Order: sequence, then C-alpha cells, then structure tokens
Amino acid sequence: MSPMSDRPNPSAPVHRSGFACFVGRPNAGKSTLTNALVGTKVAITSGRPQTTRHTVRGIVHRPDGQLVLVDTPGLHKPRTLLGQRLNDLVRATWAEVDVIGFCIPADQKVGPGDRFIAAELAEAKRTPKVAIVTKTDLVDPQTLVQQLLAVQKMGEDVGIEWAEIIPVSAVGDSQVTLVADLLVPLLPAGPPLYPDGELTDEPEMVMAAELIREAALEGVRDELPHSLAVVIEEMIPREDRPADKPLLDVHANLYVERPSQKAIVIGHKGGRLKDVGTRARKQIEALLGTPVYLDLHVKVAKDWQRDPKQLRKLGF
Ligand SMILES: Nc1nc2c(ncn2[C@@H]2O[C@H](COP(=O)(O)OP(=O)(O)OP(=O)(O)O)[C@@H](O)[C@H]2O)c(=O)[nH]1
Repeated sequence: MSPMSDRPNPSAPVHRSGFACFVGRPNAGKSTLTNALVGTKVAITSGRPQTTRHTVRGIVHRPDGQLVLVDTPGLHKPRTLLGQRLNDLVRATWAEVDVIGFCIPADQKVGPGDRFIAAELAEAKRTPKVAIVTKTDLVDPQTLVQQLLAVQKMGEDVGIEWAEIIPVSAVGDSQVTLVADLLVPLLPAGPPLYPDGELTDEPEMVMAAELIREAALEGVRDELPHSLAVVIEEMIPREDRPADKPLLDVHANLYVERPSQKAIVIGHKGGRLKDVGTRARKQIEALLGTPVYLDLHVKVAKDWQRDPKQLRKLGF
C-alpha cells in the first residue's frame, strides 16, 4: 500500500488508481460502457502493461483518480483447452483487479446466465463488486426499479453484497460519469499508473490484430465464438514512397478451425472478407494515422483450440 493511504487527513484529496473489469453475459453492454467511460472512438484499446497480465481496454483519467479498465474473456463451459485457459484467466483477473463491475441489461430479466456468473463471482470474495444495470434508456422507470430489486436479490441469493447498484445508459449518456464516480473511491490510494492521455500501451501489431478480429467477427459471432485468431505476419512501411505519401503494409493471417468457418469468413465470392478488410483497414488507419495496405489471408489450423503448440503460436 502506498504511504498516501496511511495519512490520516480526511480533508486532503486522495488520488486513487487501480484496475476494474466489467463482466456480464454477451451483449450486456460492457464494451459500450467501456467506450463511453473512456470517451474515445478507439473501440479497441488493448494492452499488456508490466503491472498486469490483462488486456487494457481503456483508461479513465480524472483529477481524483485513474481507472484502468481491463478485459476478461467471457466465462463459459470449458469444452476445450482454450476454454479452460480462458476460465482460469477470468478467475485470475477477478482476484487481481480492485473492483468488478457486473453488467446486467435493464431490458432483460435476470436469468440463469446472470446467476451463473454471479455464483462464480461470489467466489472472488475479496474484490468489491458493483452491479451495473445497463441500457436503462430501453425501459420505463417501473421496470428499472424491478430490475434493480432483482439484481439486489440475486446478490443476496449467491452471497454477494454489492458495493453499489448503479443504473446507467451508455447510449443515452445517462449516469456514465456516476459509474466512474462510484468506481474510483473503491480503488486503492496511489499515483496514476499510466501517463495522462494514454489510452493504451499495447504494441500496434496486437491492436491491429484485434481490430481485424473484431471486424471479422462482426455479424458472425455466434458461428465463430472463440474459433478465430488473427496473427499479424508483417507490418512494414512500403519502400520507395515519397515522405508525404507513406503507406504501411500490413499482412495478417486469420486462423479458423474448420473449412466451413473459412467459408463464413470469406463469404460469397470473397465479398465478406473484402468488407472485413475495408472496415479493419479504416480503423487501423485511424488508429495509426497513416494510410494502410491491408492484406488478409484465411487459413484453417485444424483444432487449434485443442493444441497447446498452436495456442502458443497464436498468442494464448
Ligand atoms: N439502447 C441501448 N443499447 C445499448 C446500450 N449499451 C449497449 N447497447 C447495445 O447493446 C449491444 C451490446 O453491447 P456491447 O457493448 O457490445 O455488449 P458487450 O457486453 O460488450 O457484448 P460482448 O462483447 O458480446 O460480451 C450493442 O448493440 C449496443 O449498441 C445502452 O445504454 N442503450
């Protein structure tokens, strides 16, 4: 603990800093809330700083504190080696972060999916947990009150005492600041962990790979849940370009497990892959501030999720 936190002066403003992660079932609104909090268009700001093994999604800089939002993959029934590793990673993250935000959409009844996560979450006894009821713009006030009560009850059922229960609409920009207001006091006292203005410290290649992966999964997430990995083979400035007209060559491989998945990614007459490439290219250009030539190849790496050697190669 830093000496700052021991100082018995309640009137002096204490700077706090630490890590938070959002959990919740798919589509609960975690990414949207993250982006709203961070307040940037760079949707995927990932990083693996020395201080944590986890991917940084975004950093909220405030005068009173710095909130580093880290990513966890979804918890799910482990059927493969990758599934097991992901679940282990989730649990490790929950034990290491300073606060967990459990996102529950306001417009859907608390269900078995939520209860499964809540029961697992209850095991992370030492980490404070905040319940965040998202998408409040989609419901009327009465439904919202019912949902807040249901979330309270779910906590009681599994033995979680929520530090806070916060309704928020990231899309409607309602109470987003309040989420940070309530999370920051739960962080330990300490100086900022990252320089001001920094959104991520991930090497550009990994960020580019994530942008491509996101683009490739768009609309086909259900068909390709964890079956897609992206590896940037090469990222080099094109030679012989005038200084005012640079071009960055990015060559990436998209690995899927089965030929049927390859067909999904590529699409009819390659149309889908072309779209994926265009979208990912624009985002990489926005991210790096330079024109990009993006070259994508889809490869089948059979059963890569079950093969430790392949997993390592693909960065898991
Ligand atoms: N109306 C409304 N829609 C929202 C809000 N927040 C998120 N959404 C929508 O809900 C959907 C899911 O949001 P995401 O932020 O991608 O959810 P997620 O929890 O990150 O989903 P996964 O990445 O699948 O785990 C998207 O279509 C969002 O636009 C909100 O505050 N209001």
